[in-house]
Amino acid sequence: MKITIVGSGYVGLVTGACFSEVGINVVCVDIDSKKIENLNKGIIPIYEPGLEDMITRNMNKGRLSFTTSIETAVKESEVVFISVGTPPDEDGSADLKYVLAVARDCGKHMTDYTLIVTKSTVPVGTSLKVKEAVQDELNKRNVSIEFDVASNPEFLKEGAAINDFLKPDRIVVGLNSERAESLMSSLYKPFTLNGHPVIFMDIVSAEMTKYAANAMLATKISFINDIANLCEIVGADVNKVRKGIGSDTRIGHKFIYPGIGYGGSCFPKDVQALIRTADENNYNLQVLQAVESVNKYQKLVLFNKINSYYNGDLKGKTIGVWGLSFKPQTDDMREAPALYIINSLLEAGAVVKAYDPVALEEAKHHFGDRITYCDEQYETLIDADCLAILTEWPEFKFPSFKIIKKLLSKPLVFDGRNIYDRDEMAKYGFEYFCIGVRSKKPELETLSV
Ligand SMILES: NC(=O)C1=CN([C@@H]2O[C@H](COP(=O)(O)OP(=O)(O)OC[C@H]3O[C@@H](n4cnc5c(N)ncnc54)[C@H](O)[C@@H]3O)[C@@H](O)[C@H]2O)C=CC1
Ligand SMILES: O=C(O)[C@H]1O[C@H](OP(=O)(O)OP(=O)(O)OC[C@H]2O[C@@H](n3ccc(=O)[nH]c3=O)[C@H](O)[C@@H]2O)[C@H](O)[C@@H](O)[C@@H]1O
Repeated sequence: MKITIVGSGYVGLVTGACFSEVGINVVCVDIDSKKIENLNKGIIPIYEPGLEDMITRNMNKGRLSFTTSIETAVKESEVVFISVGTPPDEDGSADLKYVLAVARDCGKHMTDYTLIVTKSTVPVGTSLKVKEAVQDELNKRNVSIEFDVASNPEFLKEGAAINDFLKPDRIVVGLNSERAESLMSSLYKPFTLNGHPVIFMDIVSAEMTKYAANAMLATKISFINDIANLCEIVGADVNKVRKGIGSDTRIGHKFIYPGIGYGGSCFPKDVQALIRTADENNYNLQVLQAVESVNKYQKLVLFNKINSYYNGDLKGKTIGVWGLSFKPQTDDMREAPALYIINSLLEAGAVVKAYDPVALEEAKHHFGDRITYCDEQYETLIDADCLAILTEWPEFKFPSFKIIKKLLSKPLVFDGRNIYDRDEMAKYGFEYFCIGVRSKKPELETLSV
């Protein structure tokens, strides 16, 4: 079987690479000709562990190719996946112009039965719009060609995308025809054979499942952040509370790590889009509104701690920042808490020296020459007044506290990801502030670090 993936971004590339890895012939399409030119040279536009190797391997085997010509790709394929962006519109709803443009392209170029599958995250009812757009183009051509639409939302996480795609907890497929079900079943056979279930349902439910899943995960994060803030006020330790509640299998340990709010290209936009869908249907999604407002507050919690430490006077203070991406193992900075925190620090007159293992180039698009970029983590601390940790990259978890102490003007750490232990930091002689745990005075007789 030959399939086409339209949109060669995070989702399109991973989908294309993984389908080709399990033996399917895949052609990936994008309108960005520079991106396709680079991909054909083996240059991958994003940082995603394992992706480059997988793409090169499958290109060499002749199972994976890249093109800007949607026409040829659609003509040759029985299944076309749409995986273009669905960014938020001005009112928070998902902007469907890219998805519908691809649907129209399918209608313009298909010559035989085609199954058009929406993999992009799209609001309930979009598949109907996709169907109408395809049919409209067929009508313009005055041809009658059979086609089906299906919804196959993607649940991968950036940074762990390949593993998530190849070993999913479940694959959700919404459709309304037997032919489509048979095609999707054979496409996902290599996955079901390995014990990863496909859950078939109607299209509307599949579209809703994607938003409900992201909304549930965002809710867990805002819930623990809200509890963390209360823990700090009443003197509880959220790290212990997290373990305490996570051990209840009904709650689970995942996605209850407190921090500086959820970022990325999906949770913020999908929570907003679901609230908009409810609004449009005269329903008030109260829980999700609270999830959003807690997250907005949380993105500035660490800045507020730094600002109040210096009594609201950050002018001339130099802050060494470790971590810029919205989470580890990615260079993606879309909606990263670092954007909000660093902009607030700069507005307050502070100087920022930042390091990230892979997101420095991306950061330059956001901050230009307003901050200093360092090639190495300890360089950020030279002449700095404190260290702020904004992303929990593994290399930050076991640093040399001796070097940190030596370089900073005083041993002062603001940790937005709770990667260190408060009591140990006090023993090492650090003033240490994190999320959801009261700070403790550094001990005078400090342990050597
Ligand atoms: N990034 C992620 O981790 C996940 C994203 N999603 C959803 O998947 C969708 C895609 O997201 P990303 O891959 O992050 O987007 P992206 O922005 O990285 O990639 C989208 C690609 O589509 C291309 N494109 C736009 N219009 C096109 C057209 N008419 N023809 C061909 N190519 C076109 C763009 O040039 C771009 O390369 C979104 O709906 C997103 O919500 C779902 C799960 C995970
Ligand atoms: O729809 C999407 O695009 C994807 O969105 C998220 O994936 P992603 O945004 O890549 O990253 P996550 O690992 O979910 O992290 C999102 C944000 O939540 C934060 N987070 C996560 C977990 C946690 O316990 N605490 C916490 O603050 C992270 O730091 C990050 O800023 C979902 O996890 C994926 O299932 C989904 O497919």
